[in-house]
Amino acid sequence: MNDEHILVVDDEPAFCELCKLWLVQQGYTVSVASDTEQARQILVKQTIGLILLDLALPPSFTPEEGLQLIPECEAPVIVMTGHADRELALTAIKNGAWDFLAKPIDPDMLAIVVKRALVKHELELQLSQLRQQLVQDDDMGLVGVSENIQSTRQLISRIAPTDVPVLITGPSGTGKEIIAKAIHQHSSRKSQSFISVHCGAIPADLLESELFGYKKGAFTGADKDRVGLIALADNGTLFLDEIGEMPSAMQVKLLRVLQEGSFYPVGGRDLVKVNIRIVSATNRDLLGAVAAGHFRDDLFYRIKGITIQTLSLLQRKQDIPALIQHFLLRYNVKNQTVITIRADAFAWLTNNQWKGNVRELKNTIESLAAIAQGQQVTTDEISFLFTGNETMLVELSDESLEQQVKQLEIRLITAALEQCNGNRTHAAQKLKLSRQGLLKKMERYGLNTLREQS
Ligand SMILES: Nc1ncnc2c1ncn2[C@@H]1O[C@H](COP(=O)(O)OP(=O)(O)OP(=O)(O)O)[C@@H](O)[C@H]1O
Repeated sequence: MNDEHILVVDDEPAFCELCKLWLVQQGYTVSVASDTEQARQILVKQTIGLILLDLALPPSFTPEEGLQLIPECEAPVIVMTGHADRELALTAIKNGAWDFLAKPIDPDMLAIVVKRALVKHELELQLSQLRQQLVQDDDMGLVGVSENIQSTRQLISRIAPTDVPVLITGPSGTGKEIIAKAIHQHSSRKSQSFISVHCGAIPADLLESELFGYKKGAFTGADKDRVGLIALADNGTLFLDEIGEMPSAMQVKLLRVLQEGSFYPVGGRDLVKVNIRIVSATNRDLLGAVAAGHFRDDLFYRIKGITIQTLSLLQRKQDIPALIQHFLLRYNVKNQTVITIRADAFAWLTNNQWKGNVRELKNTIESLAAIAQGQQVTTDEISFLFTGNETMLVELSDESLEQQVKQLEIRLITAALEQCNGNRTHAAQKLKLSRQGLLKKMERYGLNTLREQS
């Protein structure tokens, strides 16, 4: 059922009536205007979803009559004309028309063009609303509805304005860096730098000079002074990602900076004072590392401050639909597309076990949207990405579960009977049923006409 209201603007009453008939058959409500003045009056009074506009209208009967109306219309305009005139079509499109239909109008073509324009217009409206929502929502960049995400947001808004150190723990890809950035963004330090250091990715012998900087001549290759990451984070936030990977020698040096608020660059004699807020993250069991002697306990208690624990997606499956929508929206906004995800594909994505957590989900949505070629993501695209994966794609049908189970039982019973040449005792054995149980099912499903072969 189409519930849109369409306005047909044409000076030929017979054509208007015919067009109205075709559109009403498609389920639309239709109003008719014979000139632009009448059209304007209807547009003021009614909410019109689409306008079919003839260009050569009274009083002048020149195309300019219709062309002038196009920019005044909020709803999509499809221009119809007796002349399949390319120039006129281009002028109409330049004036803001959505599409062009040459008379005589083919009713099937009309139905397709109208439907396409309405769907596209609806999607554009949704997209602009979502764009606005993206700007307005202060979800701190942390999408999700779960208890864990909600309490994390609350905690961030309480602790961000303070200088308390924060330790974020949780599995890889669960948003630890986003949380660190949100803390910085909601603090009074937000206009200063947020410096991220991946402690595990920088070789141990380089970490010291990276963090503290160095003076010219401090070591071979130090041909000029270099400011370190700690100094760059002065008055801002230093995010120590994968802090559990920090070599023990560096742990001592970092502890000193945190305790004294100052340090010497490598090869330097002048003390550099800094005012930094420390946010650290790890996916390791840091307390366990302390107990095992791999991580200094004094540093641990210095950086621990307040601990935020992120959860794997498996532990908060209710966040998955919102995350899917969010990543798809971001993709659409960035690429100027209106890609959607079909319900069965959405269900599959929601139920999948995302072992790589939000990072994997995000990458998957972006890849699916890219291979959907501007259309809809279906289970085909999913199969394409997940080939070789033992995951089973289930096609959801409109029928009830009971009905589908019944059909599957019928198929299996028929197949077993065929394989056993209709011998019910053998078929029952194959299906691990009693003969009596099989006969009952056959009766229920009307299969008892299947003959037993001698
Ligand atoms: N709640 C969320 N809302 C929106 N995007 C998220 C959320 N959680 C994670 N992401 C996105 O998922 C990706 C991985 O997140 P992030 O890098 O913050 O994880 P991480 O826990 O720091 O991972 P790692 O331990 O591997 O460094 C990023 O692109 C991030 O934008």
